[in-house]
Amino acid sequence: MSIRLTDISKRFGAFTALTDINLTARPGEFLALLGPSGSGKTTLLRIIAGLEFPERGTVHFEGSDITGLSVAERRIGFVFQQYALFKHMTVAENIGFGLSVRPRRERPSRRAIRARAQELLDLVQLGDLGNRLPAQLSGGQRQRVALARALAVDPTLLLLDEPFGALDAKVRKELRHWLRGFHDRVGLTSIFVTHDQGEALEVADRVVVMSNGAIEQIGTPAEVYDAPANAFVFDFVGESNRIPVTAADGKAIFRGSALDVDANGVRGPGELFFRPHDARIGSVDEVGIDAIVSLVRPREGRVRVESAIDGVSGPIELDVAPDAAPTPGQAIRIVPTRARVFADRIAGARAA
Ligand SMILES: Nc1ncnc2c1ncn2[C@@H]1O[C@H](COP(=O)(O)OP(=O)(O)OP(=O)(O)O)[C@@H](O)[C@H]1O
Repeated sequence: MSIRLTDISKRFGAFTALTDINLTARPGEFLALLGPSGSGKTTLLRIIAGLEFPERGTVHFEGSDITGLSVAERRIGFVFQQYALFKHMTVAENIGFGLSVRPRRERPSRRAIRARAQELLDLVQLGDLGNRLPAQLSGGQRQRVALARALAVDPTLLLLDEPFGALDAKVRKELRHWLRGFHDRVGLTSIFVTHDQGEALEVADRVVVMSNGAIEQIGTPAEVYDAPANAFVFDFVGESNRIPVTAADGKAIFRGSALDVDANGVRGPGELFFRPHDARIGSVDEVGIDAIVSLVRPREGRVRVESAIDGVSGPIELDVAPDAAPTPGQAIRIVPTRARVFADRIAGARAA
């Protein structure tokens, strides 16, 4: 199943929730919609599901225009947080629910529904738990039941809205690996919403980064992480430091010194972005950025150094080898080894 969204725009009253969204999911692809709260991810997922309709634009499934079709007419499975399991039904009844409410002519027999529910329970590896009530399951098991319920209608497209949102970090991690394997085994096309960049980078084939109702970048995890299209993506996907600079003669200039960083076509005020592992502590005769160490703590075999630059808000973070770790209060010179300059969008907007 391929999905193509063309020029989708959506308003709620005077508020524009989505603007000119163009997006294609290829058959078998696992796409993540990633963005901060309010960026329009859920609205976009609801439009794909047929729970919401756009003012402008079209939705195509496998080449046919289904923009006007209702949710019941689209063969989609979805796991949305607000569609919790029915508390008074057993796990098996929950899974079979979608089939049991079909019009009589299309409805499988009760025995066939039970068999299908068992098959799906086995698929999500909860084979023995069909007779339990949702309250008797762990959060992760409940999510897997919700997934089994979504699959009962034989969808070719699976939509998931923050499927692991309410779970603790460890279970979340286990379940996302499991979901990725599951997606591959079953051969679905899946789109999931998350505001957790780690989750998106770890499991998706491609990541769609959204902000303010628009798409900032679509790319593989490596593309959005290593080659962010703009300052927003750099900042949102992965950890980043940002320092105001000026760009002149093709270089980033910090307080009068030209750093060894290409200006990336920017002229005038800009911001320098780099990840904590893309800088080192240089010697006094190198060109760099002077800072004072505020905190040093071990982190996954490296040492995380937090430092402050006079007049720059927020700590600047570096990852260094344990034997190169400075001490709090020490003056250091930060030399970015891999950095990007973007035009200062906020300054640009103010000027406009
Ligand atoms: N039915 C509605 N009526 C009015 N405004 C709405 C409605 N649904 C969503 N919005 C607004 O549209 C914007 C996008 O909402 P949406 O739920 O799509 O964002 P999101 O990226 O999924 O956020 P979150 O991560 O917080 O769920 C928000 O500002 C929200 O308040």
